[in-house]
Amino acid sequence: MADSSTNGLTSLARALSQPSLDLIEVNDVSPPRSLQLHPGRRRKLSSCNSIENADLVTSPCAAEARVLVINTGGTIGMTLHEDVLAPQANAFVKSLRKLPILHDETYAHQTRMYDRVSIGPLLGWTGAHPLFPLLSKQNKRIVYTILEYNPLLDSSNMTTDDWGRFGKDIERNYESYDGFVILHGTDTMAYTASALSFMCEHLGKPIILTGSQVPIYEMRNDGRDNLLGALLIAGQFVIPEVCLYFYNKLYRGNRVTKVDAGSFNAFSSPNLAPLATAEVDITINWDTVWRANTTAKFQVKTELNRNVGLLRLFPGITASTVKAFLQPPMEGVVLETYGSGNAPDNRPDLLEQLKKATDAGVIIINCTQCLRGSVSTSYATGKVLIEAGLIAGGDMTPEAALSKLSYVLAKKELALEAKKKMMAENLRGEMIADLAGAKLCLSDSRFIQVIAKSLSVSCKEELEAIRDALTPTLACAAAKIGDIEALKALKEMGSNLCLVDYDGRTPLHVAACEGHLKMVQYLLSHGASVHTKDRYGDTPLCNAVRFRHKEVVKLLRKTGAHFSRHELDEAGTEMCSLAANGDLDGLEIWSLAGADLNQPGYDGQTAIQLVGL
Ligand SMILES: NC(=O)C[C@H](N)C(=O)O
Repeated sequence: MADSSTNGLTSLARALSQPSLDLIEVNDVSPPRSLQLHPGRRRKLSSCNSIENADLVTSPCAAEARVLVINTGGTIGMTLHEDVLAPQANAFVKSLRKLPILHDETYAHQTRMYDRVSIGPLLGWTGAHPLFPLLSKQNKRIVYTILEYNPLLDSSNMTTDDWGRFGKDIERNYESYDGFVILHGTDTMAYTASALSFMCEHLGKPIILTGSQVPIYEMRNDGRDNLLGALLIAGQFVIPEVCLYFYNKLYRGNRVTKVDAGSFNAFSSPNLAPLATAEVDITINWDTVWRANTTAKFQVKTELNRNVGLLRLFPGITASTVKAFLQPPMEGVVLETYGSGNAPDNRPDLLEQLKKATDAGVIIINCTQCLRGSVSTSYATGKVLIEAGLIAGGDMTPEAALSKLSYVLAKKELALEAKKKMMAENLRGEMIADLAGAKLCLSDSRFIQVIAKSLSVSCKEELEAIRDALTPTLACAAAKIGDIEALKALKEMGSNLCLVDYDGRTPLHVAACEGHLKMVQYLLSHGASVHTKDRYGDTPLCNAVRFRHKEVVKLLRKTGAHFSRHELDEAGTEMCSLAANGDLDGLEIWSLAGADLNQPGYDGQTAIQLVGL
């Protein structure tokens, strides 16, 4: 009888139009640089020990995706020894070969046969090969290679050196694979995922960490589902992020934390919705996917500073504990504070130690102890930490903040101030930076999406509703600063730039007030109306007149703008007042805008009479 997890696997596979999987195994060996693989080329790795099939095969078939699986250890491949779970070398691949859903023996055989036959002509070969089975587009085949480390580790034994090794192995094999899966213990997986997200600069392919709570050899286990889901996503979707896949969800790696030691649902991403969910369909939340937005090449930075630490505040913590913790060689600390980033403001002894450390160049990041939420300065108890020189960690997890510190502090080329600045910036989607302090970049079209995410909006209709609600305000804000790029970004999202804000004002009103001629031109050529009146009955033309932007007035007039009736009613009095002050420039603009200088004011006098023209 099929167990329930097998049923889960079956539906997952069906959801992806039944892609099939093939496994090739490599033990604890990474091809050196000179052995980098090219399409259609096979290399024998002579230094492999205890390897059954030590061939790395790159397939030229378009319907194939290649995934490199790095097995670092963790429960997924553990067995029981003397009543405790521990990793066991070479056991994992053997058991995978017995799972048809994870290994298509027929195809594996054909692949190897193809290689044997074609080894000579294969060098430099790029086209399809007759011995390769032709697969339909729906039948995408994911060929994965397992690189098993020696020794395999319980993730509690991992250090920063291990992270560097993972990164370098991916870097070496980067061009040969479409995606990467790292099998890893769950205990420190969030730390590794966070660290790799920073270490992997300009990433363009998916790197997915996964593992399990129960070994894959056991009848009821989560390892098969997790591995299958990670493989299918890594092989089929170009999600250029370091992610973590667990219990049918793909998360951004630097947003997760392990929250449950006894559940299959072991991870949570409290401040960011999953990047993908694997249910009947695998749904990728493309709006949330982080992109490097770079023209630079992928590289892995393995330099990490280990003089960093996590310090959790608790009521009654002594100043001497804090002092001891902050002593050299400590260079960076994540202070886990209460609630929205608070610490006692009635403890000058404590605050003094923090201030002394930041003055001495220790970077201290303020992160909340809460699972969800962000640090802010809403309380006096939060503000004192800013005064003590701490940097707000936004909504970063402590794992992300710590590994970011480690990565940033290792950048020897940067001065302390630059490192601090980097810590406050959002580098890989690990935080929503402090919007109050930061200059809001409206041209970042992710802005609305970020807001939608924080409101837990997921469906298209809701997203559109949020967009329509926010567009007028954002467009007006963009118009105020003359940011045409921001308006373009809003337009690309399908926003209507003619929508009015809560005061009935359009971006054209605002741009006219500010005198942004190019912005006015852009708006007019993208459907803005010169006739829209705000809640005060004012037109963009009248706004431009009041703020004396002659060129804008001319352009609006050319486009057919005219005063509204209400504006005309008031024009006589306004012009008389200008005339009384001898303000000829003011009068000239009213005249340019089409006002009649002979129009009487409230007392029957005209501007012409008043200036004695
Ligand atoms: N579920 C697991 O993988 C826990 C294990 N102790 C590890 O982190 O390696």
